[in-house]
Amino acid sequence: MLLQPRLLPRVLSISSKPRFSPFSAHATQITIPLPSPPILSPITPESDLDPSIQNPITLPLQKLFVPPGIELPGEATSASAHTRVLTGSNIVLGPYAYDSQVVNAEFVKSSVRTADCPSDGLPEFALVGRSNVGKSSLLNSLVRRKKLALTSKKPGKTQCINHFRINDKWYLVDLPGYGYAAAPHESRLNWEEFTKDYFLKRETLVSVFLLIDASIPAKKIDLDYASWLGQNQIPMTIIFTKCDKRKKKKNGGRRPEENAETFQSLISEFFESTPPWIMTSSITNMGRDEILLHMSQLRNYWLKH
Ligand SMILES: Nc1nc2c(ncn2[C@@H]2O[C@H](COP(=O)(O)OP(=O)(O)OP(=O)(O)O)[C@@H](O)[C@H]2O)c(=O)[nH]1
Ligand SMILES: [Mg+2]
Repeated sequence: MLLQPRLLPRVLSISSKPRFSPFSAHATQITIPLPSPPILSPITPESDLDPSIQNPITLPLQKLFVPPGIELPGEATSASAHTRVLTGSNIVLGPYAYDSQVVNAEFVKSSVRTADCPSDGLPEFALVGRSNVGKSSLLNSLVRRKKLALTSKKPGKTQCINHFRINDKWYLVDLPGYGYAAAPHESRLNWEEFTKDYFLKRETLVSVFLLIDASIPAKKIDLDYASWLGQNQIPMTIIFTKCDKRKKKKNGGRRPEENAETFQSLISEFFESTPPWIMTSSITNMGRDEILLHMSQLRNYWLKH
């Protein structure tokens, strides 16, 4: 397959608007930046935002995701007290994390082809995942609206590429789910065609958010999907959904944290460095502020580079 120039690694330097890639940077040795004073000053209005930020760090350094815009000071090997990690995630908060609040959100259009998507050049994030994993519910949780995106207990509710404009500045994109067993063979193939075309061609796609149901064990189709995104160097964040669902241990159920950990270790071979991940629930709104802060730092970096 021919890769679009913008998706090739930056070292080839033919990319028109290079996306930040979580797969290329700091591959084998993650060294944590040691900016001082604290990373959040002075450009971060949300710096007092607190519950979203955890300190001190509880994850091994090599499992953290270091966002764009942080200078790595050579051989530094340890995190400082100033390194801030978003709660329930492996994401270090950097200097581009600002302007994360959603003030207004509106549905703009449904498209069935990449070419039909909005052409105003605003940056966007796409929510993708198995049917019923909770993409539309997460979108509603992020914008604090109950029914902006339509949800359903029945898989297959979302059928098009749906653009929602946030604060007139950026888009959240709700996509149809994959892996819906009851869907006709032909429509499953179409799904592959049009969403993969969207991922490969959409110039303004800052990052894909791959939703994984943490209330159940890893599914092959999700692993395949993560692998495809990795191979195609499409920036990706893993959103573990339904973390409010806790199966009883005595029934053989595993906790969301355990399922998430297994999923991460299964996909680790697809990526040079650990992709960012966040634990969420659209019922309790766990992870909502964290996702918005993470999106803001990816988006603000993208806009300035
Ligand atoms: N317990 C729990 N249920 C959730 C959560 N998120 C979504 N659900 C439920 O899961 C079902 C599917 O949610 P949707 O948001 O429609 O899923 P989707 O991924 O958009 O589905 P498709 O559009 O069919 O691909 C609904 O019954 C939701 O109420 C969550 O965080 N926790
Ligand atoms: Mg949906």
